[in-house]
This record gives sequence, C-alpha cells and structure tokens, in this order.
Amino acid sequence: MKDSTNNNTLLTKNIITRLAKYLRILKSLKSIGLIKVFSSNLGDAAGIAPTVVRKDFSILGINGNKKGGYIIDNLIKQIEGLLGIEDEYKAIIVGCGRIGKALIESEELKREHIHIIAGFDLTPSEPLNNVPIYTTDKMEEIVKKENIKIGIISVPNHAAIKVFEHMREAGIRGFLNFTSVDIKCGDKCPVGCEHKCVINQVNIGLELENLFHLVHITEKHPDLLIE
Ligand SMILES: NC(=O)c1ccc[n+]([C@@H]2O[C@H](COP(=O)([O-])OP(=O)(O)OC[C@H]3O[C@@H](n4cnc5c(N)ncnc54)[C@H](O)[C@@H]3O)[C@@H](O)[C@H]2O)c1
Repeated sequence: MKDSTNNNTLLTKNIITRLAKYLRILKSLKSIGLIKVFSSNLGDAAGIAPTVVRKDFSILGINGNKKGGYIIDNLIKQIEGLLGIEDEYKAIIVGCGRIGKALIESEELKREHIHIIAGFDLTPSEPLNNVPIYTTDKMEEIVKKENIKIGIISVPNHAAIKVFEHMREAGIRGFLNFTSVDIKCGDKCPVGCEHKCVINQVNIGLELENLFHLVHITEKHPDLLIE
C-alpha cells in the first residue's frame, strides 16, 4: 500500500494496527481534557516503545517537538484522514451459531460503533438483539442495499470456502474468519485479488498455545527473551 501522506514510505498491516490503537488512546486522552501528548505517554499506553511511536508519526509526516509533544487534535485528524474513520462500522455475520450469536449480542461491539446489520444462516430465525437473521440467499440484496464491505465467517469448517466465495460475490471485501480453514482469495487473487480482499484469521487455540510457550520460556529460559 502506498502512503497517501507526504512521502513514499510503505504502510504495513502492523503500522495500520498501531495507528488504530493510537487513535483510541488519543480520543480517550482528549475526553479527559488533555491537549498535548508525548510519544512516551502514547507508547506507555499502547505498550509500544516511544521510538516506534515517533517513527510511525514521521510516516504520517508528523514531526513532534521533543519538548512540546504532539497536539492531540492534529494527531486525531491526521490518523482519521489516513484510516478512513467512519461514525459507524457496518458488518454482517454468516453462520449464526454459538460464535455468530455471541457477536450479534455483544454490547462491546456496539460500544465500538460496530453495527452488525444482519446475520445469515441456512435457516431463517427470529431477530436477535434486533438484528434480523436471514437465509443466505438474501445476502447480495442486503449487502448492496446497506453498502456493507465487512463480513464475519462463523460457519463450520466444511462450509467456509463456499460461504467466503458467496460473500465475496455479494460485495464483501474484508473478512474476519473464525473457521480454521486458511482462506485465500483463490485464482482470482494474484496477490490480493482483483477485488483486493483482506482476510483476517481469528484463532483462539493458536493464541492460547502461544501463551503456553511464552510462559514456559519466561519461566525456563528468561535470558532468551528480549523486549
Ligand atoms: N477462531 C476460533 O478461535 C474459534 C473458536 C471456536 C470455534 N471456531 C470455529 O468457528 C466456527 C463457528 O463455531 P460455532 O461454535 O459458532 O459453530 P456452530 O455450529 O454453533 O454454528 C455454525 C452456524 O453456521 C451455520 N451454517 C452452516 N453452514 C452454513 C452455510 N453454508 N451458510 C450459512 N450458515 C451456515 C449453522 O447453521 C450454524 O448456525 C467453526 O468453524 C468453529 O470451528 C473458531
């Protein structure tokens, strides 16, 4: 991805994730009345070294002043300009079983302004938390009508690829995949794909496994760990 700011630096997924993290922190600092922030404050709150924070901001063309820090409003404006922040993020969920239902019922998502517009499953059911649950044949219609680009896949593994393809045809471009199927964009995707889909995988098992390994290494080989 080409940086749309003031130089030719390439943005990585990690930088984009960090910028979203900074944005949340900046908004909460602003809400308590702060006007300026230092890279060390932001770094502490985000669990990131201040040098990394400064480097990320220099990518945006924002050069802070070591003594004066950064103006919070300016940072918010620049980051929002780059990330394309909206008032409300609309998404659909395909597969309204245990995971799908839990997400539809999540108050946390609502607080994050993530609005699940509809759920889809093999059979229709009563609305959940005022979110309608349709059969999948209604997907194109709803996705187009509501101009939805983001979709969550929470179907059994065997249905993952077909569901992904159906969602892509309907117009979904960003996927949060809960199945353990490693979904790629297939033949239509040379690097991303002609549609430029982004697929993020959620794997709680892998996260837990990593945690076990990290705890083991922290206890048994702490000398091998670097910050
Ligand atoms: N990512 C993780 O860490 C994690 C953790 C647990 C489960 N999972 C995976 O998440 C997925 C969902 O888990 P769950 O416990 O909610 O399953 P579930 O069986 O409770 O629900 C799956 C739902 O998908 C629906 N479905 C099946 N085929 C469909 C299709 N073709 N189109 C639309 N809907 C369809 C079913 O009717 C059901 O309502 C599974 O693949 C599971 O392996 C992931």
